[in-house]
Amino acid sequence: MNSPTHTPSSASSSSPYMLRPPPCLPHAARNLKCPLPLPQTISTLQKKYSCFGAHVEASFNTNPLKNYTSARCSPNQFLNKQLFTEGSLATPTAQEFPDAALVGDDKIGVLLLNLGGPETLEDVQPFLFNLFADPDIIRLPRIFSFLQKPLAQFVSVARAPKSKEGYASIGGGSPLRRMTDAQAEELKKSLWAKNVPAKVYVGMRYWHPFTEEAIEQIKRDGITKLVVLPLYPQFSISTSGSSLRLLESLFREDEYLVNMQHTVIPSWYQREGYIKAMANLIEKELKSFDCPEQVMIFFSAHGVPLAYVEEAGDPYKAEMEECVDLIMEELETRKITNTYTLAYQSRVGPVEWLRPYTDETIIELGKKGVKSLLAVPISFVSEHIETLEEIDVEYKELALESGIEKWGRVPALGCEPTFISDLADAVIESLPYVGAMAASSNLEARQSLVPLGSVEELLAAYDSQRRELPPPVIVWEWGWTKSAETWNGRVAMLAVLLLLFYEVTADKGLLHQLVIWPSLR
Ligand SMILES: C=CC1=C(C)c2cc3[nH]c(cc4nc(cc5[nH]c(cc1n2)c(C)c5CCC(=O)O)C(CCC(=O)O)=C4C)c(C)c3C=C
Ligand SMILES: [Fe+2]
Repeated sequence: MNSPTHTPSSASSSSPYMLRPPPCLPHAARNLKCPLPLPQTISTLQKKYSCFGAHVEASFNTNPLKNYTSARCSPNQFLNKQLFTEGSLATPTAQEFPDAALVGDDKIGVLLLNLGGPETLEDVQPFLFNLFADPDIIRLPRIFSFLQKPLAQFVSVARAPKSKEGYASIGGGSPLRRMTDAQAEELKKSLWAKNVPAKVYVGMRYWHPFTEEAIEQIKRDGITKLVVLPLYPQFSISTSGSSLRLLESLFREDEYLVNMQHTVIPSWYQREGYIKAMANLIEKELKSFDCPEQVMIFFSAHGVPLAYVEEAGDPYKAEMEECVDLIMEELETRKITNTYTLAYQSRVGPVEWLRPYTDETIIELGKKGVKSLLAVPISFVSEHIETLEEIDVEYKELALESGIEKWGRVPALGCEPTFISDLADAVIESLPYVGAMAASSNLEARQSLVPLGSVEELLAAYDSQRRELPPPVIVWEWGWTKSAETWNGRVAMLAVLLLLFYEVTADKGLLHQLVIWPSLR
């Protein structure tokens, strides 16, 4: 793709953004004074705009599946000029700004969103409680929503022993916090090296440091412009969507946050740097096999319940497939034309999840005579329990039992320099589009030049109705066939709900007797 350029003009001094923002969504596009087309196909448009005297040339990627338009630009030059030529700052260095991420009058923050994981075995049950108490993980019918927490308590207590075993086998806790902190530190360094002195925060959804803690720190630091960057390459309602929902509620409740300008990078699997970094890892790992060209590349993504995609419109599957295609295209340019496949792992409970399943696919490949597999975890950028235990131990064992002789696994991206540098570029490219939350009372914000209410709009685009979905998690399973399991699970789910309903209303019952539930008396 050509690298478009922005040519700032004198119009910039009063308005920080000369580029009419190609925002995330059609809604915002409608507000643009320089009209942006919304083509019906995935495409890249090279466009020249003349806005408020500023001549802008940018390329816009539009993806009808995601219903948003994103811009690729070469903003470094643009930003440096924009942000640093007004006399207030001249290309600062880390030493010059030890404590503040200042650009002009703005303090820039980047909020990395991630899942979080238990750091000790004692953390496992409360971590699971937080996860199952999330309506984006277990979505109960609205009339049962008051049962969300009791159900989360029940399910987390029931699942904890199995989960604990897993965490015990990888050293007694998740490496996620350590790895995400390291990524935050490297991202900060990369941003500063690119002349964007930003502070980087980590906000986890289900464990420390919680998103709420990060937000408090952001307020204490007086951040005025925030880029929200979920650390999931592909968007899912259950991951990035859930974190954005939480942010939405925090933003709504707080006057400081309502007025803080922000933008969200909802997914970034299609970025060149990320694709190249993944291809680098695969290329390197292939070389460890005796006959690299005979190895099947096995992309294994974390699954989501099928209903998320088919009923709630989760773009996760489409993004995942596109991501795999892009990586394979990149490998092809390097003359690597191995066979490949994509499957989904880590399903929980008896409902249907995205297919094909990783375990079933491994068995089938073994039957078909595949002898060498290279597993590529694709939905997450850190090592975690599902790479270290599920892939490295369970799937490897299954593969060897199924007749596969050679097994390899690509490491998670972690702090790989191409990847971190690309994340920094993604942040920088998003800065011109940092907008203000659309609050009905915030007239000034609504009239500002930049797109408004990004978190809100993204949620509206991806999961507007928040439809009820079959809960993905159940505490027990029985039955011999998948379909029987599904129905058994649904019946069991209903039974659990009725049981909990009885416990809550009667303040007595099985859970009270087992002292899992505190009596109100
Ligand atoms: C893109 C990644 C992920 C998606 C999509 C996702 C959906 C999803 N997960 C569960 C249930 C559990 N997930 C658990 C751990 C876990 N999940 C992800 C990523 C995605 N989840 C990660 C990286 C981790 C591991 C964190 C760590 O500690 O290292 C767990 C706990 C572990 C276990 O008991 O197996 C559960 C449970 C559901 C139901 C779901 C979609 C609805
Ligand atoms: Fe998960």
